[in-house]
Amino acid sequence: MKIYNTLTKRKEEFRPLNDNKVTIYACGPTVYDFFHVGNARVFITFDVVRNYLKYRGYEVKFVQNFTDIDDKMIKRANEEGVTVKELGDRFIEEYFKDADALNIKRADVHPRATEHIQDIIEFIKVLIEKGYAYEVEGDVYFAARKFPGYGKLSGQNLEELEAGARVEPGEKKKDPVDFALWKAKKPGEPSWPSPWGEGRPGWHIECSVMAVKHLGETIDIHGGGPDLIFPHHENEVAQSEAATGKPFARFFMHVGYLNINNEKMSKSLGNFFTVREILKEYDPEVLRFFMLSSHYRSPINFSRELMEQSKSALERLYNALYAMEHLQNAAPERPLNGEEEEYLKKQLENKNKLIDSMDDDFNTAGAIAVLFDMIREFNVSLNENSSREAVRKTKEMVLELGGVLGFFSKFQPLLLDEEIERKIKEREEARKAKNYALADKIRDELRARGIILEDTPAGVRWKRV
Ligand SMILES: Nc1ncnc2c1ncn2[C@@H]1O[C@H](COP(=O)(O)OP(=O)(O)OP(=O)(O)O)[C@@H](O)[C@H]1O
Ligand SMILES: [Zn+2]
Repeated sequence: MKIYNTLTKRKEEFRPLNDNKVTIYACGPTVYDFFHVGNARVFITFDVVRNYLKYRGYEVKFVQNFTDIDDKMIKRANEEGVTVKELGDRFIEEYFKDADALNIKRADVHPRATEHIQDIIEFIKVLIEKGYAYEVEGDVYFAARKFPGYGKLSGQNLEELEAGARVEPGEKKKDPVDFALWKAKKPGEPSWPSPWGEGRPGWHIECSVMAVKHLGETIDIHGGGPDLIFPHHENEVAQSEAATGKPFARFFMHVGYLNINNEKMSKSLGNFFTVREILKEYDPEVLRFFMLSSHYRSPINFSRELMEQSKSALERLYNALYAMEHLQNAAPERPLNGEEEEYLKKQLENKNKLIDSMDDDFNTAGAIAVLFDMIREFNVSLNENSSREAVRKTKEMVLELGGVLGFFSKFQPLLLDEEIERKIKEREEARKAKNYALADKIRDELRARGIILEDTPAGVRWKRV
């Protein structure tokens, strides 16, 4: 399987460092607000990467951190009159609500920066001892020039970096390319005691420390959004490799930008939609489908039109699944005939095509196209006279492969006619009792299971999609 590696700027054959165990660290959110659709692209991408590696038989350990202390956290906490800890607790909880809704599975570890202060201090001490870091009046900086590989991830040399670097007011670094590992306390800021006085960690050091602590000195895959290549990941590489003397991450995966009107969706530009807002209007799987319809490295433009297209495409997939479910009940139980054997062989080829797409740097767009091929093949080949087994196998294949992409979480086995009639009666009673909320709920539940109700003058009729 091949993965595009930002370190080498090409697709490379991927093999884990240790047998079939894969370690992944993805940079998580700064928890000062709800996350937006641009952030969600990163979370959904790594969810699929992880699912797929597991599907291919790897044992995956996945870590995604929460940045719960930085300038943005402090500013927002002050604005809202809460502590930084309270703000972090609140938005971590909100993160999980949205992530759960989007069917993004929990990481094996979700470390918080503030719970690793002692580890961070120890790590900085090592960097100072090894001569890579220095203290100035309570701040500690990393001396970028001391690390020979500085710039290798973002592909810049020191002159270029120097031209782009600046010393912010209040910074006491000796060289503009250096960066802070520890920041001396300013009035009104949360702080922790350290050998350099009261202060707090810089952003980059958190991730180096939490990655090494939870996954080891060399990790297989490290990733995040495109804006993290420089300086965040460049600095992580420098710190980690300077401290351990080992390669930090073997593969760097960076997701493309999610844009809106061809501009990066971002909190600072104010052109963002939170996932929370979007989920008021769309099913979470529609958002996931929209994301996975493009390759994870291509920029994508978020628009209502594309969301609508995703909605109807996803509906087509669900409808096909319900059609299979229906046929499975109707079709006769008998051994496969020759034609059906041929048909299943073709479907198996489709499955392999899907795996090839995913093996090619997680080409989810290609994988989705194959799901539609499978459905087309089913539609032209099987009918109510086909063997039940042929239908069942197709359905199971589509469910399994779609499941790897995180789809079909709402698929439920077909309701029997009696169950449907019973639910319709319950709905009628709810309507008579003017409990319209319950009546609508029952109708929606049936809809989600592929049953459409029609209120006619002669009573309620129902049909399967
Ligand atoms: N428009 C976007 N497209 C793709 N990834 C993004 C986008 N915006 C942010 N990310 C990524 O989302 C992840 C979470 O980052 P974080 O919470 O720090 O975002 P943020 O800095 O608050 O967002 P913003 O850039 O909007 O201010 C990071 O990996 C970041 O690179
Ligand atoms: Zn990070």
